[in-house]
Amino acid sequence: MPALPRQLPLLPTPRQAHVPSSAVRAAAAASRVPFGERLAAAMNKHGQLCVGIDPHPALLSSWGLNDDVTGLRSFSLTVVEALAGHVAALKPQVALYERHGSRGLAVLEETLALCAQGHVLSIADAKRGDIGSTMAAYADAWLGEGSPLAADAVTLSPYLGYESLRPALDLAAATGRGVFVLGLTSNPEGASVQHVGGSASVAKGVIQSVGAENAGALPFGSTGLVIGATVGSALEKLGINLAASHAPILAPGLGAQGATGADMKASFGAFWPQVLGTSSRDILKAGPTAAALCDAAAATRDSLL
Ligand SMILES: O=C(O)c1cc(=O)[nH]c(=O)n1[C@@H]1O[C@H](COP(=O)(O)O)[C@@H](O)[C@H]1O
Repeated sequence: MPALPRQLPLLPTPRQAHVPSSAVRAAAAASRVPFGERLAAAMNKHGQLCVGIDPHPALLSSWGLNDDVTGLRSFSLTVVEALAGHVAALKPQVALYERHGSRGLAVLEETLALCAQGHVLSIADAKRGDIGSTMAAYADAWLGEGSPLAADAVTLSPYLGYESLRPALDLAAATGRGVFVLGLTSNPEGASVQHVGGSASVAKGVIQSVGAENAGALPFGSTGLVIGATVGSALEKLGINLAASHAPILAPGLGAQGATGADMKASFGAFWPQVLGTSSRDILKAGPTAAALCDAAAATRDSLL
């Protein structure tokens, strides 16, 4: 049997992140306009579309890129450069960076920084949710001032109990950032949890809790909801009044999951002005040229008018 090496090879020294002082962080947080207001302004200017950045292996390949960190970086930066200034928000899907390990997360940091530089709102689609003490660490990562992964907003799962999200809700409020809490998701399996209780459904309870957070903010506050574009008549059947939530609604499921602008307008009815439709694969497949990405995004955005 070969002898074990006596000493483990030394790991390379990690790059030191620049962490601003607490006074600098507090000043930056206090000066930021609340996320809900920034999103309302972006929707007024650019329309009701968010484009998801989901660098799936098949998309990398169709863009002529390898399924590696170089391909991931080229894909992500191309999307931000092409679409900043043309859509209300961009939503990187964290899982598709995580699958490349720490170097993938470094690309995500760079992607979020480029969004900030290009003045386009970023929504990190991380769907975090855990017991409060762990939730505080997730909040620091995605919403904390000076965190390299901080985005303008992050998606959260309330299915460990809505109040378990408190550290993230509080930190978002303190830093002028936002969250989108899963209400009714776009996947068919979601109903087996979210619809339970009928007219007093689990989802309805979540939506009411979000409403309490936003306290009548107009047009909406910084605590958003995820309601799938594919939910059809579920809002009506469950007796859900989204207007009372005063929440921006992130609505995925447009395009690749089958929903159209017309379907969404029928499902959301009077709540439509709160809705930010989001589509990933259906727009990304138009790449790699910036012009083709812009045209695809514009066509989807116009279908939501
Ligand atoms: O939070 C989300 O964004 C989300 C919630 C939901 O209910 N359904 C849903 O599809 N998503 C995300 O939205 C994106 C949809 O991608 P496309 O189906 O390619 O448009 C994926 O990144 C999903 O993880």
